[in-house]
Parts: sequence; C-alpha cells; structure tokens
Amino acid sequence: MGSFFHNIRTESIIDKNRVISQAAEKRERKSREMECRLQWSLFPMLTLMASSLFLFYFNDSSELSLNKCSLLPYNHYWLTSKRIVTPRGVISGSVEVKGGNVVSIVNEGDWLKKSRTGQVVDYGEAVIMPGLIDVHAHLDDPGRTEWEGYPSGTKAAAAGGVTTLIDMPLNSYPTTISTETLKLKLAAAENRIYIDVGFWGGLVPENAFNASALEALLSAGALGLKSFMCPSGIDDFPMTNSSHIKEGLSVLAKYKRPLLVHAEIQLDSQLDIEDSEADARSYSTYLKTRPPSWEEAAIRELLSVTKDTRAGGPLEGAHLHVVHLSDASTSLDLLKEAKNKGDSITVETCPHYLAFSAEEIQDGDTRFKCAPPIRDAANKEKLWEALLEGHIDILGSDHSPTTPELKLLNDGNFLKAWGGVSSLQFVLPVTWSYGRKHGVTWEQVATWWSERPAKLAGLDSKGAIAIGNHADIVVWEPETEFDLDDNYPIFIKHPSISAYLGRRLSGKVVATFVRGNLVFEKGNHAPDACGAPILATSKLNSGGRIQEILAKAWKSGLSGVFGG
Ligand SMILES: NC(=O)NC(NC(N)=O)C(=O)[O-]
Ligand SMILES: [Zn+2]
Ligand SMILES: [Zn+2]
Repeated sequence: MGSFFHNIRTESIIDKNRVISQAAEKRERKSREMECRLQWSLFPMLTLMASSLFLFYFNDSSELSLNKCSLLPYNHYWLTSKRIVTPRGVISGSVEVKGGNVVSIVNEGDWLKKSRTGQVVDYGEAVIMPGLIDVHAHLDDPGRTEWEGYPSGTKAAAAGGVTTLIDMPLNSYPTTISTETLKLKLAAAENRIYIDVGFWGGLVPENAFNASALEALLSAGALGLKSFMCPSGIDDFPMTNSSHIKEGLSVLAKYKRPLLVHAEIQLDSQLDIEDSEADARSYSTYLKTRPPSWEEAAIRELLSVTKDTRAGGPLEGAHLHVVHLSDASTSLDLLKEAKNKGDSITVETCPHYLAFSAEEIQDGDTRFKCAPPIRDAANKEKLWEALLEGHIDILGSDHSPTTPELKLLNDGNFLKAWGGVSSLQFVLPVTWSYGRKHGVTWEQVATWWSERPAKLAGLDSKGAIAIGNHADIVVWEPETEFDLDDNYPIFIKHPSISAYLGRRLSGKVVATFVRGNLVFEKGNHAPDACGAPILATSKLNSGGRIQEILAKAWKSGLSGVFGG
C-alpha cells in the first residue's frame, strides 16, 4: 500500500517531464514487445536444442528414453552382484554394458574405487550368468503356430533365461530345406521374436545329393544342417541314411558348420510290439518299442562316416553333433571311443533325460513321450556321470510341443501320441534342481548351456560374459524354490502338455537381457519383440569358424541405439 501512494506522489512531482517520458516509455514498450515476440519464436527452437543436448548426454551416460525393446531404458549401465559367472570364475563385482555389449567386468574391490558413469542395477546375491543358448528347439513357425510359434516360444525362452535359440528345420510348414523356405522362416520371425533366433537347415534325401542346393542353403545363412536316421513324425521331413549323411558332411566341411543327427535306426524286430496286444497306455510298452539298440545302431553307422572327419581324413573340417542322447550304455561307449580317436563329434542330452526315469512315468501320461525314450533310473545316473565327466558336451531342450489333442492326454495312448517334451521355459531350473544333487556348479551350467552351444552354432560373440560379447545375460536365484502350478506365469502355448507341470523346482529366473535389452523381468516382457535373426556368413574355405552376423536390426531407430 505505502509504495502505491509514494508512486503517485513521485509522479506528481515529476509532472513536467511527463510528455517526454511518455514518448520514451512508448519506445521502450515497443522494443520490449519485439524482444518478447522474438523470445517466444525462439522458445521452441531452444527447447528442441535443449532436449537434443539432454538426449545426447543421457544416451551416452545413462538416461531414460522410450525404448519398447527393453524394460530398462538405459544404453549404458552396470549390473552388480556378489555372484557373476565369468570365464575366469565366479566373481563379486560388476558388468558394464554399453550399446548392447559387455564393455568391462570389474571385481568388487576395483568397482568401489572406480569413478564411473552410467546407471547401476544391483542384483545383490542373485547369480549373473551368460544367457542360455538352446541349440535344439522346435518353434513350428510358420505353418504350425497352433503348436507353438515364435511369439509364445521366444517369450517362454526369455522367461527361462534363454537368450538365443536355434530353431529346428522341421515341424514348421514348410520344412527349412531350401533357401526359399529359409526366407519364409525369416519372414515369420520378423518383429515376432523376443530373443535372438538362428536356424538349422534340413538335410533330406531330396537335397542330400544336390550340393549346389545345400550350398545355397548354407550361403543363405543356415547355421548347419539337421537330419533324422528314423522317421521324424513329419511326412515332409524324410529320414536320411549314411550315404546322404556323408554327402551332407562333405558340403558342410567346406563351410565348417555342423550336421546334427537324430540318431535312432528302426530295427525290424522291435516293431512287432506295436502290433501286439500290449497295453498302449503303459509306458513300459512304449519303452520296448524304442530300445537302446536303436540308438546304438544309428551311432555305429554314424561313426563309420565320422572316422573321415579326423585330421587328414577326407571329411576333415566336417563336424557331427548327436542330438538328445538317451542311451548311456553302449551308445555312449562308442561315442567316447570315437572322440578318443579324434572324430569331430559332440553329443547333447536333454534335461528330461536327466530329471525323469521310466519307473516314475505313470501309465497314460503321454506328456513324457519323446524319442528316444526316457529310460530307467540307472541310465539316468550314467547320463549325469557322462555329463560331469565331459563325455556329453552340451544340453539342449528339444522343446517339441504340439496341441493337447495330438498329445492324446485323455486317451493316454503312448504309441499314438505325439513324441516330444515341452520344456523351453524350465530348462535352467530343471538342470539346476536335479543337477545340484550331483554337485553341479553354475560354471558347469554355463558351459553346457552357453559356452559350448555357442561354439557349436558358431556364435562368436555369444556364450560367455566377456568383454566385447553381446550382453546376453540371465539373472537368477538358485536358492529360490517355486511350484510349477496354475499360479505360475507360463508362456509356452500349451502348458498342460509340459512334463514339468506340478513339479517343485529351484532356481528362479529374475531377469533376462538380450544384447543389452532387458527383455524379461519378474514376470513381464518388454513390449516389443526385438530379438534378431542370426544368419551365418562364411566364405568357402576361409579357414576360420563361422562368423555371426545379426541381420539388419528391425527396430533400427531404437535398437540402433540400444544395441541392435
Ligand atoms: N518331430 C520332432 O520334433 N521330433 C522330436 N521328437 C522327440 N524328440 O520326441 C525330435 O527331436 O526327434
Ligand atoms: Zn530328434
Ligand atoms: Zn527335436
């Protein structure tokens, strides 16, 4: 109030100058208006400049952005934990991730001393391990998406800590046996995969003697080939014999890519059981239809070919991988012997052969039907022994789902039901839950599930938490137990057909990172499917192993920044 009167008084005193000052005021007002107008027109421009600076700064260091590929909106961050599985042992410390790659790994002591930029995500006591690489999964896309499909299959994989899977060439329609059909796989995967996905091509009688067709398939990016030595259950994926396999290997040798083989040969005498009066609901009936001698016969035949893969042999450079070994007796002995002699050969088994035994499979419970079959408890123990001693190299899921109808869950006919176990989301907790009883370590889990699978598939920048590698990481709690019941978030398309349903497991997956993107955390997936297709590229006779390229990132705008 006081100032108001004071102003009036002042104005009256300086009245004589009023005209002059009014003119000056007018000029001043005009210039203020001009200034103001200029400021407002500059405002949007300045805002834009400021936000660009903000984005520039924070992209590099840490900050928020709209990235639908990841639940963690940072390009540069540190994952810390007391238990990080690295090729140099388990450390307490931190993994630095930038642009989708691991850029440094530091021990706790050095980490505390270090001055750093970037966000810190502290996982406390949870285990930080390389993401799992599943070299044996059937996602049935395109063509049989009612069985699984890329979206549900890769969501399940992400929820299980699997960061890369290699899709089998059969059960999808058409089967992946040519460049054209590989293109269909790629098209089906576009914007529909939540983790990285590579593709095995199929070796079938139709292409086995056609070297240029096989070369075209490999040149188009198939990471290797897969064939069956018995009927596959899919009419358009016929079985191969050792002549086909030899031909396939000779082409693969040039590319240094593997041949994966389903090693069972149907022996006539065993088929009689299927025609007899035996109870088809009884698991023991099914077990008799596929005895260990089938695996043994196939492996003997394979080894007559793989002897040529030894150094100096005519097939040097070729490699054979026996998928899903179940027989831990003679078949395994033969494989050990061949390895000792220098055959280029690796062997895989699956969690279901290590978790279950024939004795516990109830009559009619066709969820457990797979080929080769799950054998007795003594066989299971021998498989564990072989795995721990290094005679079995790799674990793979052989996730081979179908619909509940084709699994004949109500009928329970083991002879007619679809053969295949559904497991993709559970392979880590299953390996751990059953493995810990055998003294398995996290490092062994990482060797079987990440390091060696990466080598088999030729994925040079995956398979270990190491500087320069893709930040493909699983964070999990080995001590946490959970029930696989109706309350558990299961992402495979048909949970009811999974043999693991109803089990209590330990080893809960907390978070999964694929090339730096947090694709899964605590039951949720990133909104967009930003996994990349993996295609092999290698020059003929280049001498090195396969190089990996990730096809042009689909989400170029975002994943370009976030490690696409
Ligand atoms: N067609 C299949 O997917 N077969 C699979 N089925 C199993 N293993 O029971 C396989 O890998 O052989
Ligand atoms: Zn198979
Ligand atoms: Zn399979």
